[in-house]
Amino acid sequence: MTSPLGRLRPEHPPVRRVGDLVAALAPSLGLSPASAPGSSHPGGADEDVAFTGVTMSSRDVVAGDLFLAVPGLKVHGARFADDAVTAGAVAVLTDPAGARLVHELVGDAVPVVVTADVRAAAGPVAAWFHDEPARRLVTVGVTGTNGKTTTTYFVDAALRAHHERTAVLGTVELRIGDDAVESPRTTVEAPVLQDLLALALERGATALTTEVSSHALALGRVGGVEFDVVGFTNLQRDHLDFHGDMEGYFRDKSRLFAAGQARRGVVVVDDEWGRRLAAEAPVPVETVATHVGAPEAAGADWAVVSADVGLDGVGSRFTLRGPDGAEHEAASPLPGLVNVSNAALAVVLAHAAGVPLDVAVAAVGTAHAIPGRMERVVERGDGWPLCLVDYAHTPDALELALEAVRPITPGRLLIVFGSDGDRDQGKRPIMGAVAARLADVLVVTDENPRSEDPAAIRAAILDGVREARPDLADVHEATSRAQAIRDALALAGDQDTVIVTGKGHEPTQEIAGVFHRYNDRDVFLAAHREQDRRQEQHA
Ligand SMILES: CC(=O)N[C@H]1[C@@H](OP(=O)(O)OP(=O)(O)OC[C@H]2O[C@@H](n3ccc(=O)[nH]c3=O)[C@H](O)[C@@H]2O)O[C@H](CO)[C@@H](O)[C@@H]1O[C@H](C)C(=O)N[C@@H](C)C(=O)N[C@H](CCC(=O)O)C(=O)O
Ligand SMILES: Nc1ncnc2c1ncn2[C@@H]1O[C@H](COP(=O)(O)OP(=O)(O)OP(=O)(O)O)[C@@H](O)[C@H]1O
Repeated sequence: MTSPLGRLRPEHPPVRRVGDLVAALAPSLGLSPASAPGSSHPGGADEDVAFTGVTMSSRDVVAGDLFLAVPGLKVHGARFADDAVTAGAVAVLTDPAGARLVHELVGDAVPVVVTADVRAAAGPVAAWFHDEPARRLVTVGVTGTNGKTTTTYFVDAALRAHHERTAVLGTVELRIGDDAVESPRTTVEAPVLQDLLALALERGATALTTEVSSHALALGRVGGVEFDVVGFTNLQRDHLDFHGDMEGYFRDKSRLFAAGQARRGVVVVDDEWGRRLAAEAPVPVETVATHVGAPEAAGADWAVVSADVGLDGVGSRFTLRGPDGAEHEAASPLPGLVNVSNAALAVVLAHAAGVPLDVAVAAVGTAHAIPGRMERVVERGDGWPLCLVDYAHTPDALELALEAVRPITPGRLLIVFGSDGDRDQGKRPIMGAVAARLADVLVVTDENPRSEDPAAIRAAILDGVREARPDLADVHEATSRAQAIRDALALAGDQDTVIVTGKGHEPTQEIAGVFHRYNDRDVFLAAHREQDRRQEQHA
């Protein structure tokens, strides 16, 4: 289980002098001390100030920190210099504009160091502070529009089979060994990432896998890490508000394959973007083709040459041909063709990161459940349907998820779902139509309504449901998500499957600006425990 969000820092942080930071990084980052006009600090005193942590947010400052004041998209972080100093920051690194703001707010209370691009400096500065922790771990980074989380967990399973202790970071959680906290986002800011690398080392981990989002690459969050191996899953339309167009999105994703950011790469070449990345990447790349019989398989280093999807009722079996022509019998523990693709990529990534091929194949094929990704919460039997939680929250992902579950469902397929408030409104009826076409029984409910009227979101979904199923047969509506799950369970028998989609691992539900503790998995488990109790009472 994860514990609520907290910032993990090493227990024994180093103590560094501001003067040493400037001396070490002036050549590469152009750091220089900024003296406030009329400063009472002689340079020497500033240089001797010691810091014991690095942070990019005044809200995360602990006493002794160096505060990195970054010009943001909305506001300059230097505007929070007074908050940072009040919280105990002992020095500030910023750009010239930030230095002027810091001076206005706190005068010469703390030494200020300047550099032209603070975001670009954040990773290298935090890495220097922790004495380059990434160099002492095997590191794997995974990017792409879909499949990052799944692939990182598969890679971690393979690394765990070869290393005593590992860490895995991403959308679901920040996990070192068996300890985990909730993750604030897919890829944490550079100082947090460097803290986690240092903490992983402190706790005896020797390998770390992280998801790397396109935002992280555009905003320098993985600066200061040269990954041993990086992987690319696919590129589909997403996040164009941030990256401008597909070309910009591709350019940002490609940064992970730059010299200095990675030593080598593994690229799935099923789509045109993967093929282009493989051709253009500055670092050496191995290619993986995962669509059986597709033309790109012939030229790829690795190829899935046959796949039995979902035939054993759980995941899939597939054959992976290696660069030497040898064929390896492999498996994906999760259903659906997309997970054959994720498993094949993970095997090749783990092998490139030093795990023997047979060990990687066996470990990926038997990887444990990934929180909220086709997670089997309750198995079929004793009157209970198979109960699954999945994160699908787009029409395409919903379609893939329902298609993957159908072959493992002897009876009826029941879905509990909704759609997010304050996000893409156009997808609501489309998701309703997909569910009506591919599931037998629908319970439409709320996801994260945020500031919107939940009833209006459900109505938009039901408009789409009506297109595919005008009589609304076997379509139900429930205002509480927990009640929706209980309603579905009441309708289901042990040949049926109940899948709850959209929230996956999420530990909260956001309603009208308030985050309520809520998790789909917990509702299934509570209902299951309740039935056990009732059976015991009757026994
Ligand atoms: C678009 C984007 O990524 N924005 C990130 C960016 O925000 P920003 O430039 O707007 O920052 P800002 O609000 O102007 O603040 C400037 C600086 O002041 C600091 N500050 C601000 C307030 C305060 O009280 N004290 C303080 O020190 C901030 O920490 C920041 O360093 O820098 C901030 C921290 O420096 C990030 O928290 C913020 O991520 C926001 C929260 C976010 O939602 N990002 C999402 C889009 C994101 O990164 N998503 C990807 C996954 C995408 C996917 O694949 O689904 C991810 O990796 O999670
Ligand atoms: N290789 C893939 N290709 C296309 N779709 C995929 C692939 N792998 C997973 N998916 C779909 O995408 C959804 C999210 O999967 P996953 O969490 O692994 O991706 P992600 O890249 O980490 O996305 P996010 O950043 O939103 O968590 C799943 O519900 C699944 O249906």
